[in-house]
Amino acid sequence: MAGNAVINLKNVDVFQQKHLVLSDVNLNIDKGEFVFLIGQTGSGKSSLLKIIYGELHIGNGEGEIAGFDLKKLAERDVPYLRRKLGIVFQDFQLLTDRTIEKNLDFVLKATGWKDKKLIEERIKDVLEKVGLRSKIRKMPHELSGGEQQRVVIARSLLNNPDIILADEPTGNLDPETSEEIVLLLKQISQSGTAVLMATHDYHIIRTLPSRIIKCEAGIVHDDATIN
Ligand SMILES: Nc1ncnc2c1ncn2[C@@H]1O[C@H](COP(=O)(O)OP(=O)(O)OP(=O)(O)O)[C@@H](O)[C@H]1O
Repeated sequence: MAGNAVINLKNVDVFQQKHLVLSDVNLNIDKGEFVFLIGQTGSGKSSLLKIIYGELHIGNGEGEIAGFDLKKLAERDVPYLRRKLGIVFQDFQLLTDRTIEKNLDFVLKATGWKDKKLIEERIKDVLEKVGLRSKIRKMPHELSGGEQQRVVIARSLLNNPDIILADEPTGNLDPETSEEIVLLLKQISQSGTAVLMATHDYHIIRTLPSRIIKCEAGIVHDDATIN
């Protein structure tokens, strides 16, 4: 992989079924970078994220994500690629029938963690990072929307990912809480995890000026600006 890149796409065509959504995508994102992904509804943001997390296969071109060659990625490799990725989506997707601790425990066990002590420590550690150590025994419904989204971010950090992919992570939150969530993601990027965040929220982008990638008319534009 070139230099510090954790996402490297070269001349990639992105298809949904037979429909070419994005053509000739060239994208390089380094370790620790924080990048916004913008574009109108239907412009291909989610499709691009799906290429990165191995949900869609690349047609033409080459891609390397966190050391995985997308051309050679077999179905059985996808879970290993996903462990290098933290995925944060708009709907919180916490398991509603168990505590925050059990939600995190579930993910660790599903990804091969066995040692009880290490599991406990890791859970405390990620909750500390998102400022929710004291909520460990709460049920999801006892938390506010912003707190639930923080738990989702904590969950995404469990396996120490190279990249966090966030698709509209503030879509259900009020402006102030949205800003807190994005600040948290920015802070996480500063400790070395790249963050690629799809958003329609220009207010947030203005508050936290960062590199912007834009999907428009089938093309991905790098270093885009907003009005
Ligand atoms: N599963 C699918 N099968 C066929 N076409 C799809 C599928 N998913 C998305 N598309 C099409 O691919 C194009 C890009 O969709 P995509 O979801 O990537 O856009 P988006 O920029 O993420 O939109 P939004 O902001 O609404 O989430 C659209 O034309 C959409 O209709």
